[in-house]
Amino acid sequence: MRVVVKFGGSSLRYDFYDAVQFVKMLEDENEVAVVVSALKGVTDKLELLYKTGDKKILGDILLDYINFAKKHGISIDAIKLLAEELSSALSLNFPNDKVKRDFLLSFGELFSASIFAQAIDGVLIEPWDIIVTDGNFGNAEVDITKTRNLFACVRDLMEDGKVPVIPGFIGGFRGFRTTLGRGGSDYTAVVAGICIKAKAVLIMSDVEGIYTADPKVVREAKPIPFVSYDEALIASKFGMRAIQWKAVKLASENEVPLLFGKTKGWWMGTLVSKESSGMPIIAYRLRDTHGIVGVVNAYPRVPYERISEGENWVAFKVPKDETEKAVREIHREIMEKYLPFTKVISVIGT
Ligand SMILES: Nc1ncnc2c1ncn2[C@@H]1O[C@H](COP(=O)(O)OP(=O)(O)O)[C@@H](O)[C@H]1O
Ligand SMILES: N[C@@H](CC(=O)OP(=O)(O)O)C(=O)O
Repeated sequence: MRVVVKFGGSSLRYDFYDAVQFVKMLEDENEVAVVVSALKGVTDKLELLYKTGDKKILGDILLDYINFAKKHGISIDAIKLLAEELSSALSLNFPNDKVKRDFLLSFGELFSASIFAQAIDGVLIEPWDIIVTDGNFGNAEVDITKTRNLFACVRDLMEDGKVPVIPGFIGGFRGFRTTLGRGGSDYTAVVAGICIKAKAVLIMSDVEGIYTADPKVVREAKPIPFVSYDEALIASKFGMRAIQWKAVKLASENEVPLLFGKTKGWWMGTLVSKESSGMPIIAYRLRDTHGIVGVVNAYPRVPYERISEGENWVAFKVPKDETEKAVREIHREIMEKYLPFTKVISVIGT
């Protein structure tokens, strides 16, 4: 079976050993392509480097990756080469600032992929050569038809028993590197899934799946076994961090199943496909002056202004500094009604 497995920035930073072992285990009986993000926090630092040009930030990023590689017994030679390239890019002339920004931001994923490829004895892929995007720097869209053709080299590698390691978040437009929007490694993983005809795309993170709300904000949040593409798309558009919305949209259009899991302990918790458990999902996003809380699969009675609604969702406007409190309140209100219902289902199921 062919699969893509994507590791987010938190998994790489905190659960690197589990990530490497997971790929080795999968490799035994499957053809695997790996997609990796930058170490958690690095893309924000690269953004700051782009804004300030402060070489001290470059030093911080480099030290972060060097310490990380050393901790895992990996040679730092490739990192040093990449760091030299990044350093000289600071004084290079680019056609405009957006092009420069994307070039600089691409280095987080490159450092990670170089380290991961060494750890699993895989093959590092240069994504700007094969992932063709439009010229919307900072939030580019992938041209799947062109990309699928160029992915022939990745498919060949896999047929030869090798594991391609693709830096997420990066594409190419007319010889320049583009980035695919924040959280864009998920999008890369789905693109790769389509182009290698994967049976599933595994999204590995620090939680085992999609929950009824961000488990870091709502302690009582429950994992959801089956989430439909439509539910995942609405929740991600409302700001659910578990996956980038462009990735869900592409997966839905191409019917690529997404399997969510926790890297530590290899715990798989949610399948995103056409099936749904019908459970609610609450997501939120902060705006300049207020917060927006989106609720999928439930219509709670709460004292907040309803600003929009659709067939299976509703959105509330809440005071900005009370957003997380509002999320907890809405979750409590929904689950009090919802939980008795799930108990009935589980009794019927026994
Ligand atoms: N409904 C939800 N279900 C699961 N995780 C969620 C949800 N809403 C927000 N999250 C957050 O998304 C995080 C994973 O996204 P992110 O931090 O970008 O991880 P990664 O480093 O794996 O890319 C989780 O740790 C969790 O706090
Ligand atoms: N590193 C990029 C891309 C990404 O997808 O990261 P993560 O998988 O850690 O959310 C970002 O921070 O936006």
